[in-house]
Amino acid sequence: MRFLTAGESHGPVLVAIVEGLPSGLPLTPEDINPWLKKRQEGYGRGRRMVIEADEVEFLSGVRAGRTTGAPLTLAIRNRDYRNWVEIMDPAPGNEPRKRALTAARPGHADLAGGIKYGHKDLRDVLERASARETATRVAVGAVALKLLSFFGVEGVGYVAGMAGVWSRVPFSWELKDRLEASPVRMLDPEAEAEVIRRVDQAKAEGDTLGGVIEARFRGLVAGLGSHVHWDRKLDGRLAQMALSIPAVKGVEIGEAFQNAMKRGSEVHDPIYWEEGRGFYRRTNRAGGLEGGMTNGEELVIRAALKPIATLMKPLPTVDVVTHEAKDAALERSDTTAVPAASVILMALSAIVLAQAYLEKFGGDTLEELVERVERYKERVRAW
Ligand SMILES: Cc1cc2nc3c(=O)[nH]c(=O)nc-3n(C[C@H](O)[C@H](O)[C@H](O)COP(=O)(O)O)c2cc1C
Ligand SMILES: C=C(O[C@@H]1CC(C(=O)O)=C[C@@H](OP(=O)(O)O)[C@H]1O)C(=O)O
Repeated sequence: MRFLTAGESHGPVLVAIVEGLPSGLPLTPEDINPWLKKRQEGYGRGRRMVIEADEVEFLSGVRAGRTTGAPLTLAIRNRDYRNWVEIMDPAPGNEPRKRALTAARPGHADLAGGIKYGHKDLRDVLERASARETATRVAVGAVALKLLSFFGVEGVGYVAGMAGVWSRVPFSWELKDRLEASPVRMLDPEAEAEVIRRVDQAKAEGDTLGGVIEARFRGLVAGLGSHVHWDRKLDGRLAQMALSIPAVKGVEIGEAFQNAMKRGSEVHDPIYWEEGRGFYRRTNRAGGLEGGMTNGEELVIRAALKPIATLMKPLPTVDVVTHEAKDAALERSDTTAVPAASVILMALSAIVLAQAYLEKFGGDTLEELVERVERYKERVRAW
C-alpha cells in the first residue's frame, strides 16, 4: 500500500491517493471523520480550527460502502479557501504578491524552503510546509486503522507531557475513553489543569509550547517488519513516519532513552511461554519491537514536538528581499498543537503497520487477508 498527498494549506482542496488496498474493506466517511475531528481539536489551537470542519469525500475506489481494490482518492476541502481565492490563484499575475511573506520565521520551513526552491515570497513554501497536510495523512491513517481492526489491532494516541508538565497517570486501555474528554489528551486531571494554565500564559505572552506524544497498538502479531534488511526494519520505518510530522524532532521506541542509562539486566524483557498462549513477556521496556520486528507485545512509540515556530512576540530574522534585520513574520497560528499531533502519530503509525500486514500476508481481498492472518495467529500460538 502506497500513497501520495497533494494540496496547499489555503488552496481549494487537499487530496490523498491510496493504492494497494484490498477490495472488500467496508469504508464510509464515518470511519474517517471522527479522526479528522480529533486532529483538529486540542487546547491551544488557533482560529483556523474554528473555520475548518474537516470531512472526507471519496472521489474513487469505493462503491456501495466497500473498497473495490482500485486507487482510493480521499479529498478534504479547505473552508478557509474562500478567503484566499485571489491570493492562491494559479493564473499568471498577482504581482506584486498580496500577503507576501518575506520575514522568514525561525523554526519554520520558510528560509530553507525559499533558498531551495528560489521563492522570495515565502508563502510558496509555507503553503505546503504547513501541518494542514496532515489532515490528508490522518484520513489515510483512519483507513489503515479500519483495515487493522479486521486483524484485531487497536490504536491510541495521547499526550505524555506538554508545556513542561508530565502526566503522572500511566496509560491503561481501560482509561482510554477518558482521553476524548480531555482538551489536552492527557489522563492526569491535575497535569491537565496546569497545562491549560501554562498554555493561556504562553499565549498571553506571545509564546508557544511543545511536548511529548505517545501512540500504542495492541493485538499486533509477532513478525511484522524484518531483521534482514535496513529498509524493512519496522522501528526505522515507524521513526521515519513519526519524524515526518511537522515539529517532531525526536522519536523513541519503548523506554529507549531511560533504557540507555541502565544495565541490560534492568532493560531486556525476559521471555515466557504458556500452553495456548505461546510466547509472552511480563514487562515491555522494548516497546514491542526487537530486531526491527514486532514481538507480539504492545507497540509503544513516543515523539518529541518542538514548540510552534510562529511567535506572536516574534524572534529576530532577516527579510529575504531587502536583507534588513526584522521581526519574524506574524501569521495566524496555534500556541501549541501537541494534542493534535498525538492523533497524527497514531494515525501515521497505523499506516506503517497496515503496510507491514499487507507485505507479510498479501492478498487482493479482505477475506483472503483475514484468513491468512488468522491462520498465522494459530500457528504462532502453538509454535
Ligand atoms: C498539528 C500541527 C499544527 C501546527 N500548527 C502550527 C502553527 O499554527 N504555526 C506554526 O508556526 N507551526 C505549526 N506547526 C509546526 C510547523 O508546521 C513546523 O514546525 C514547520 O513545518 C517546520 O517543520 P519542522 O518543525 O518539522 O522542522 C504545527 C504542527 C503540527 C503537527
Ligand atoms: C491548518 C492547520 O494547521 C495549521 C498549521 C500551520 C503550520 O504552519 O504548520 C499554521 C496554521 O495555519 P493557518 O495560518 O491557516 O492558521 C495552522 O492552523 C491544520 O492542522 O489543519
